[in-house]
Amino acid sequence: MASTLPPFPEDVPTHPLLVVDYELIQKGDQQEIDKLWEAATKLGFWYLKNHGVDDDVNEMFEMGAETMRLPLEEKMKYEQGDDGMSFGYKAAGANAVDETGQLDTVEFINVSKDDALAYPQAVHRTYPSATAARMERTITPFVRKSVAINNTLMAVFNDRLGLPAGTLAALHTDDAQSCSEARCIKKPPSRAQEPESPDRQAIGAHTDFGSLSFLHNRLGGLQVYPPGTNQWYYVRPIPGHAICNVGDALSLFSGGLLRSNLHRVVTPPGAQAAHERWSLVFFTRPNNSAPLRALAAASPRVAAAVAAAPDPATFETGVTAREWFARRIKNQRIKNRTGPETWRASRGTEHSEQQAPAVKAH
Ligand SMILES: O=C(O)CCC(=O)C(=O)O
Ligand SMILES: [Fe+2]
Repeated sequence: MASTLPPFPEDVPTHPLLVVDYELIQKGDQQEIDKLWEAATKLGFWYLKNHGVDDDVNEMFEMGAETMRLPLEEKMKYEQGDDGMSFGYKAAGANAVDETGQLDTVEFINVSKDDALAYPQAVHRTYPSATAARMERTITPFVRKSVAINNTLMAVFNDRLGLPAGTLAALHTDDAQSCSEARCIKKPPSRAQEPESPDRQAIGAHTDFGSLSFLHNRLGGLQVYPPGTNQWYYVRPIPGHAICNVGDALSLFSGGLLRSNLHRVVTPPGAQAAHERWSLVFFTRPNNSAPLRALAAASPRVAAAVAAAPDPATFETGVTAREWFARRIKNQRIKNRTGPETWRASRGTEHSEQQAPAVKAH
């Protein structure tokens, strides 16, 4: 697949990410841990190499293609619905991408971690035939490996945040239900007869809802809005390099020390626009019942960060991880839209002062 795709263009604004070597992180290499910490606190995005899941990722893309080839009517039987559940199928155009209610252009299949690990038992729901057929062979192994990688990174953050050993791990366990999921995303090509504008949002500007995201893409289109800038920059896809980022939940737990950065997906740049774009994410999210608040009582470092924040109250959300997630999912759904207030009600940590200009720009 990759060999037939046009290269990522050289003439578009691109933001470099630090490259973290997963093998060195596993060995406890101090320099690599410092690099991971720098990436997670300054931008909240980094490349991860030597993660060992490339073959699983290719198989997940096959699973995604098999699923998306099913008739729309069949896929719609497994639709995620309008009540704030994410698991299942999402059709293109089911979500807004901004406050004007412009529609998204991607379809995706979300498979719950709990369902993948308990298969053939359905913890949350069942899936389209082509998805279910790949569960044991493809999805469950990918989910297990992704969970292990995100847990390893989380243990580094736990330590650097000065939290007692196992604090973050206890909020992200396999025996409690969560909104953790694997997502395979397809964006159709921009057609020559009706070319999309290069900044048409396929997925609207957002911060991720959970703790850690482990992303794999082949074509450009992902953009970040780096702190201290006032424009969007592409993230260049690099073969064998996953893109990792911090989400709202981990940012809140850390009192804002770890950064959940704004990002979006637009039309792939240049000649890449004419191609189907596939991406795959594993999202680690906290246990459903975890209260979403800074872990200040467990760490003086987190407590100091909260005390120094312009508005310490933002770190006391008053809701559980599940409630945070359901609110965001539900208010993105175009069927639930009453006006710009619905989009605003879907926002997470984007409202923080640094990120506000980007939200206004789009
Ligand atoms: O497709 C991508 O490159 C990013 C997807 C993304 O940001 C998401 O699904 O949250
Ligand atoms: Fe995202």
